[in-house]
Amino acid sequence: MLDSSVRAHRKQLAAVQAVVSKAGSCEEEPRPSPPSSSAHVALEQGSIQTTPIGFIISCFSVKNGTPRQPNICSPSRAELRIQRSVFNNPEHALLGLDRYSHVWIIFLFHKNGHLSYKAKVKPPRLNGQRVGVYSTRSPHRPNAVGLTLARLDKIEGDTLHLSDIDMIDGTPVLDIKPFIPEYDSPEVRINPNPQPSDSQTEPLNKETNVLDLNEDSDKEDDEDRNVVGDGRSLPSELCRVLEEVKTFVAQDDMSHHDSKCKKQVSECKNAKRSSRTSDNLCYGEQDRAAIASWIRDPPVSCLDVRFTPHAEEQLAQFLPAHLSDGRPRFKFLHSSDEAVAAIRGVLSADPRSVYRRTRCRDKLFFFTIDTADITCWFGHGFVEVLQVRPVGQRDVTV
Ligand SMILES: C[S@@+](CC[C@H](N)C(=O)[O-])C[C@H]1O[C@@H](n2cnc3c(N)ncnc32)[C@H](O)[C@@H]1O
Repeated sequence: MLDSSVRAHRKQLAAVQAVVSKAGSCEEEPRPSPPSSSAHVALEQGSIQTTPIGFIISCFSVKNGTPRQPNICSPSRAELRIQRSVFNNPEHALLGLDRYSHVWIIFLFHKNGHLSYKAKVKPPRLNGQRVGVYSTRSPHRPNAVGLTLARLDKIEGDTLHLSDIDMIDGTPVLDIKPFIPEYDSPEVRINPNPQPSDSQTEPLNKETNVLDLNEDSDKEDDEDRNVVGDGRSLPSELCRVLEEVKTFVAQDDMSHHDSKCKKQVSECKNAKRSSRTSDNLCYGEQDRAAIASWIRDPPVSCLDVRFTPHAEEQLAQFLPAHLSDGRPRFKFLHSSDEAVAAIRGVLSADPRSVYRRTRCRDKLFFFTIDTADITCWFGHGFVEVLQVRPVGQRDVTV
């Protein structure tokens, strides 16, 4: 019964499409290729001229002391303003992004200092051991492209407010994409319907009642859709019928597709189970993403972070951004407690390079967070904050 009804609708669809193709099409026609330009050729060859869509305004001004990954220091904040030279109305480009809690930020390591790169690198967490550059997140790589999963706190007009970041001030941003666990996380991809107790997807839904269908569809505004190739409007009744029929057929296709997909996923899972051995998995079971063991168990240990009473007093002097009474003010951090948490996050992960760790063990370590210059020193298994001064007022004789 269902099959014959679908067949009838398909016939109707074909008939409507035949009419439409005479008048033009409801779908946007692929545009003819423009005459070959050098930019076009460059794109085809994979060597494009990039244009930053904006620049990061970050609470970290220099590389030293900037978290190595975004999860190290959650109060790390930044703003990203979309350039009007890229979009006349940046707000339009951001429409709908506020439904997501996290975004991928694709950026350039513009302060690498040099453009050289090596096939093998020594990640600081591996304390001098070499691994292939592509098994790391090293900034020194052939195209100097960085990828950070940031928390999207809010969008105000043309500006994104981000936290959990590891980018320095002035970082040129090439692209933003929403983080979609169903696409981006193997765990969720394999197990798309986790139990309610599964905490991974629950907090990510900013609007749990919104069904995110057609993520990739290129549908434009209604007025765009109902326009034929040469710009003439289609009779609205014809378009309505066509849409109805398409929806019906798509729904039916979707339910077939859905069950086919589920079957494929389960076959794929089983195939993976039988092909993977514990030898090539460093972590986790079959449904979990495998990662190199040194990511979770690095040969360098976490450090205990201490503050001298003097440093604590200095830090307590700082006011949050919205207050002002002549004392130093933070721009991004909301309180001195948050500053303590941020400093702890940065330092406990031992931000020193391997060279510094081994060759300059006794030297003072300086870094900047928000509007505070921090001075500290490292001992065995701990790091102590000695001084917290407003930017530019550091006393280097501590
Ligand atoms: C190890 S990278 C990881 C970045 C990103 N999460 C990734 O995986 O591509 C993070 C480090 O890059 C450095 N960094 C951040 N922004 C930079 C920039 N614009 N230019 C050069 N280095 C930068 C900082 O020292 C930071 O600790």
